[in-house]
Amino acid sequence: MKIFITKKIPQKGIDLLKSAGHDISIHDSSTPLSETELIKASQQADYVLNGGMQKFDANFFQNCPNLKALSLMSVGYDNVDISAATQHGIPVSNTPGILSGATADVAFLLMLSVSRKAFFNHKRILQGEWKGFDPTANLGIELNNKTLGIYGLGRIGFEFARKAKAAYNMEIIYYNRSRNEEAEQILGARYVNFDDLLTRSDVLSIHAALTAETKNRFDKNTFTRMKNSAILVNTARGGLVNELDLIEALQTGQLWGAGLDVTDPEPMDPKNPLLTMENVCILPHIGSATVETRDNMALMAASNLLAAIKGEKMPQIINKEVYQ
Ligand SMILES: NC(=O)C1=CN([C@@H]2O[C@H](COP(=O)(O)OP(=O)(O)OC[C@H]3O[C@@H](n4cnc5c(N)ncnc54)[C@H](O)[C@@H]3O)[C@@H](O)[C@H]2O)C=CC1
Ligand SMILES: O=C(O)C(=O)CO
Repeated sequence: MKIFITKKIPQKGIDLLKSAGHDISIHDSSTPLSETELIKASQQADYVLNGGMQKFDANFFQNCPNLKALSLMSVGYDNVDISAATQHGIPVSNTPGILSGATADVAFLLMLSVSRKAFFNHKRILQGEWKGFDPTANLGIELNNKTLGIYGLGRIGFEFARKAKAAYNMEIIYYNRSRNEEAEQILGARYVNFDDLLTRSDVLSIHAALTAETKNRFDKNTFTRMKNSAILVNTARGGLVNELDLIEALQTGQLWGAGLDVTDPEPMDPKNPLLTMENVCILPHIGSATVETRDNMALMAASNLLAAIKGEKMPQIINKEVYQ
C-alpha cells in the first residue's frame, strides 16, 4: 500500500511500516505543506500518517477520494474535521495516553520556571546583567501547599495534578465536562464550578482540547476573575487563550505570570511582547518531545495504520461511528 507521511517521524515508526512491505513517501522538510501540496501528495496515497500539525478540512477529504485511513501522531485532533472524515468513511486515529507523562512534565516545568522567573533570569545573564547577589531582586513565589486548578482533568491534567501534589502537596481543584472520580479518590481533587476555578487557583493549568466551545475560553473576563498572584499554564492549544487579553492582563498586573508550551499561531512571532516579559516562560510546543515518548507515538501511529491496512479497526480510533 502507498503511505504518505506528512512530516518525518521517528525511524521506529517508519521501520514498522516498511517491515510490513509498504511503499512510503515522506515530506522530509521543516516547512509545512500548503493545503494544495498536502492534497496532491495525499491523492497519490492510500493511507496518510500525519507527523506534524497539518490541517485536514472538509476540502481535503472531498479531494482525496482514494484515501482509506488517516493516522495522527498526536493526541489532539483539533486540526482535523472529524465529521467530514466520517462523512467520507475515513477512520481517523490518534495517540492517547503514551504522551501524558511527558506533557505533564512540561506543565510542571513551566509552572516552576514561571514561579521562579527562570527564563527571564537566564536571559539577563546572557545580556551581561548579572551584577551580583541581591537580597531584594529576582523574587519568585513558592508553590508549597498552594492551590492548583486544572481546566480539563483528563489524562494529562491528571498526570500533572499527581506530580504537583507529590512535589508540593498542592490542593487540587478542577473543572471538567464530567466528574473525574479517580482523581477525587487518588488525589483528593475537588470538583468546582468554572468561576471557583478562576477565583481560587494559585496556578491554573489548561488541559482541555481545543473545540468551538473552548476556543478563547480564557480572555479578559476570566483574567479579571483570577488572583493577581496567579500563574496561568497552557500546554493544551494556544487557541484556548485570547493572547491579546493575556498580554494586557500580564502588563497590568492582573495576572502574576504565564507559562505557555502552545501559542496561536505557531510558530510565535519572535517579536511577540510575551517573550520579553519577566514572569513569562514560552516553549515551542515540546510537550511530548522526548526520545521515548516520540518513539512510542510513532509506533502507535504506525500500528494504527497497519491495523487499517489489514482491514481491522484502528485501536485508537477517534470516529468509531465510521465502522457502523
Ligand atoms: N503541548 C503538547 O505538546 C501537547 C498538547 N496536548 C493537548 O492536550 C490536550 C489534552 O490531552 P489529554 O489529556 O490526552 O486529553 P483528555 O481527553 O484525556 O483530557 C481532556 C479533558 O478535558 C475535558 N474537557 C473537554 N472539553 C471541556 C470543556 N469544554 N470544559 C471542561 N472540560 C473539558 C474532557 O472532559 C477531558 O477530561 C489535547 O487535546 C492536546 O490539545 C496533548 C499532548 C501534547
Ligand atoms: O499530541 C498532541 O496533541 C501534541 O500537541 C503533540 O504531541
